[in-house]
Amino acid sequence: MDDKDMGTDLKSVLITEEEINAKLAELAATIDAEYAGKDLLIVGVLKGAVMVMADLARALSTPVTMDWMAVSSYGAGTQSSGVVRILKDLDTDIKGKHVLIVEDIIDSGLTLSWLLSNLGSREPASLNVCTLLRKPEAAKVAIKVKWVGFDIPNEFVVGYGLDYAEKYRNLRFVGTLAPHVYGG
Ligand SMILES: O=P(O)(O)OC[C@H]1O[C@H](OP(=O)(O)OP(=O)(O)O)[C@H](O)[C@@H]1O
Ligand code: HPA
Ligand SMILES: [Mg+2]
Repeated sequence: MDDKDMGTDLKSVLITEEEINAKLAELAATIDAEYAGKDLLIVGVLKGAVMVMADLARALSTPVTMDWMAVSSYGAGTQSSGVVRILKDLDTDIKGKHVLIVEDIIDSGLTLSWLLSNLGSREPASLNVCTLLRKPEAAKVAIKVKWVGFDIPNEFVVGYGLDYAEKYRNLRFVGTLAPHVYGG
């Protein structure tokens, strides 16, 4: 851990900075192959996906354009409310474009399931998903995801964009939170 580990708030490091970087390079290589010769728009889902977007975009050789959506279903808690709100929509029309949604995590799947139907209705040429993390045991809806970095256990994680009550997003690694932090 480093100096941003916030004392005893973290239980353990789940995925190190080195492991994240190696995985993003691997994902970028297959994404490059998939979109060779095509115009690609990557859509980051704020705020959690900022780190993945920044690092994945730089790992890609394919020239991309970038846009952002902000949706929120978690508020300050550790459970998805299931109600997805648009806080910021895309700046661009995606009709006829190749779109790749970039996420930090698929937990219940509710956010992405909603996003896929919302963006899918705008008639993109193609619509795929790349997520750094996925919790298979937490899935409430089945989602087809083309690129997954790591399948992780059903524990609340923070770091590398992921927050608990807006904190810990700037950790360079992904860690699990000590239960005393969220009253567990
Ligand atoms: O699969 P789900 O159960 O829907 O959870 C995944 C979503 O929850 C988190 O976002 P959040 O709503 O906390 O907003 P944030 O990115 O600003 O933290 C995360 O970044 C994903 O977008
Ligand atoms: O495990 C998580 N940590 C942080 N944010 C999240 N949003 C969904 N799942 C998580
Ligand atoms: Mg969050």
